[in-house]
Amino acid sequence: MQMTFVALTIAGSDSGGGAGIQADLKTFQELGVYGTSALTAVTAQNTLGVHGVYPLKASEVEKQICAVMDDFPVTAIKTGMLFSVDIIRKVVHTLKHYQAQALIIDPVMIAKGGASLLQNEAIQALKEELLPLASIITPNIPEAELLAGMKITTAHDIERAAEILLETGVDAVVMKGGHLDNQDFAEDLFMSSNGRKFKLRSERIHTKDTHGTGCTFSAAITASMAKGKSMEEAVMIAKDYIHVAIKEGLHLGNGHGPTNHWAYQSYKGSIKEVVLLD
Ligand SMILES: Nc1ncnc2c1ncn2[C@@H]1O[C@H](COP(=O)(O)OP(=O)(O)O)[C@@H](O)[C@H]1O
Ligand SMILES: Cc1ncc(COP(=O)(O)OP(=O)(O)O)c(N)n1
Repeated sequence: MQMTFVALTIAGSDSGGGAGIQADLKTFQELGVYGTSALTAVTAQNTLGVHGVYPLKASEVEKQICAVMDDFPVTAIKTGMLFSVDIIRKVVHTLKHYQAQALIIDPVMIAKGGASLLQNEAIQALKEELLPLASIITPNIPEAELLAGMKITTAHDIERAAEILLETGVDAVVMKGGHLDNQDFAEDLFMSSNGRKFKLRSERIHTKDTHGTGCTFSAAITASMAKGKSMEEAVMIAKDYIHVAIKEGLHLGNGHGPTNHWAYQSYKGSIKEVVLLD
């Protein structure tokens, strides 16, 4: 009998379906993993922006996590939008109880349109209480700046910020390069506490349809880790997955459209635009 792998995402809902819980579940499904979820907040959102944020009570988030963890053989957990100190503390408490095999933290803070998805006072709790539990964290550049407490402009800054983040106790950091001002490449840096370091470079796709790229990338890492892949393999697969999802964009909506979550399975060419740089 074929084994069914299960992942859990703890994140916010994006009514437009490009980011958040919806992106995570689509990505899990496409990578052959059964997806479960615990909602932290509902957002009224489309490709033009976030029009409303409605957080759940921390106890309601806890109930969902327990309902999933008490019944399903979850092998990897991802967190996305956590919104408040209360929710972060409850998630930390609950995750410590269940001792996740693999925990992937996407430290979601601000949506591309500028809407706040994490309250300012929650940044410290995220850093000090949640990050130490993580297998991998996947900050984009603005998130890494806030967490590491430094401005990032050069390749040296990126490495220094990754080193600072490793000091929080995480096993590995992926510094996502989507926000860097490089017209040719989108380059991510992987660094782990056991000294492994590499970059994944892909051709930069010139499109406005990049809504949910971060959620989709970290969900792809989570799916592979749920299947038992190493952190390094999972990150490489995720880079291929997000590259193809952006490249084969669906061009939906009037703003920043979603990526194409189903492109990876049917992509016929080899994904040679993504290269590993040691
Ligand atoms: N225009 C692009 N072309 C190719 N890859 C991209 C592009 N924008 C982002 N990526 C990739 O998508 C992933 C998510 O990165 P990023 O956009 O920085 O995250 P976030 O959505 O959290 O801000 C990374 O692997 C990054 O390199
Ligand atoms: C509900 C929800 N969660 C997370 C995000 C942020 O998603 P991200 O992948 O960082 O993409 P952008 O919003 O920056 O395009 C979100 N928007 N909504």
